[in-house]
Amino acid sequence: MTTATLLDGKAAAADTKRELTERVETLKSRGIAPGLGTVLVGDDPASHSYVGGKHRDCAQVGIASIRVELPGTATQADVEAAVLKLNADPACTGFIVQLPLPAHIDTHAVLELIDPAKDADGLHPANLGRLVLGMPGPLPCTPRGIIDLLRRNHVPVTGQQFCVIGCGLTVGRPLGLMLTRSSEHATVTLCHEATQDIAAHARAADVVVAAAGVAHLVKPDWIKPGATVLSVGITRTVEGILGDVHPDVDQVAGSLAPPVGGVGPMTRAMLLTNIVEAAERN
Ligand SMILES: Nc1nc2c(c(=O)[nH]1)N[C@@H](CN(C=O)c1ccc(C(=O)N[C@@H](CCC(=O)O)C(=O)O)cc1)CN2
Repeated sequence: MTTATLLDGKAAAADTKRELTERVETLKSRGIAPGLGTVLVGDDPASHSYVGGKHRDCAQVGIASIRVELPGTATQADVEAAVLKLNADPACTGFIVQLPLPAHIDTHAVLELIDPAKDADGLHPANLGRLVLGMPGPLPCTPRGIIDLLRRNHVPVTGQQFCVIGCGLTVGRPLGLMLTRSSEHATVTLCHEATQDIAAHARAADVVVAAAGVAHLVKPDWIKPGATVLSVGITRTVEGILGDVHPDVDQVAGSLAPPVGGVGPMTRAMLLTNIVEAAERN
């Protein structure tokens, strides 16, 4: 049996960051200093680790960064005030609110308050609307990272059959929109918890993207031999991180993005790309 080719997100992110470093230098030589802001509410260790990584990335490519942290007891008004402050801060050229927010916070109201011109995640309703309409704008980082990782590894997208498992705000739903744009023109089946026989949809696909947050959901017999598989969702257990894709899928797939070192580093690299592109546009 063969082992799938690794879709190496760490290597692709390193290449992206090298390219961005040059673009940041050019911006600075024109007197433009890009700056990323992050708003983090609460003490979820994973969110802290992701945000820490985003600030380390900024330092690597020469982007300034502004870190706002609020306690888990922060009110809706506290979170909204932090957003308004970054909207008004000229040193912050783009920012994100790390998700998920605590359950007592109205996430959509917070996202809607972000200045769409500073929305580094592409999750403001106006920017999601621009995506639906095919207008230029910031793109959600994980779907953008998935498509970039496929392109950098010469995995065909146009005309291919995709099965996307999970239709959340940050991955599955915007990925479906992006893959069906005329620049990608893939055919997409978007599966969710009420989908009957997800395995049958997966078996018909050239590319399977698992972003459901259910450990080892995707089994080897769900995969067409030679298909491309991306394990995006993760579950943290005492034994470590488990991906949505069972490890034995490695024996059936042609290419595989693992749950660690696959799409995650590309999510971060695409955030930097959104920041640099916004600075270049403005
Ligand atoms: N405002 C946002 N919140 C969240 C987003 C998002 O795009 N915008 N996506 C996810 C989490 N995420 C980004 O914030 C993210 C996930 C994973 C990684 C990453 O580098 N993962 C590492 C593994 C790190 C680990 O040990 O957990 C890897 O894959 O190698 C970065 C960012 C939810 N929230």
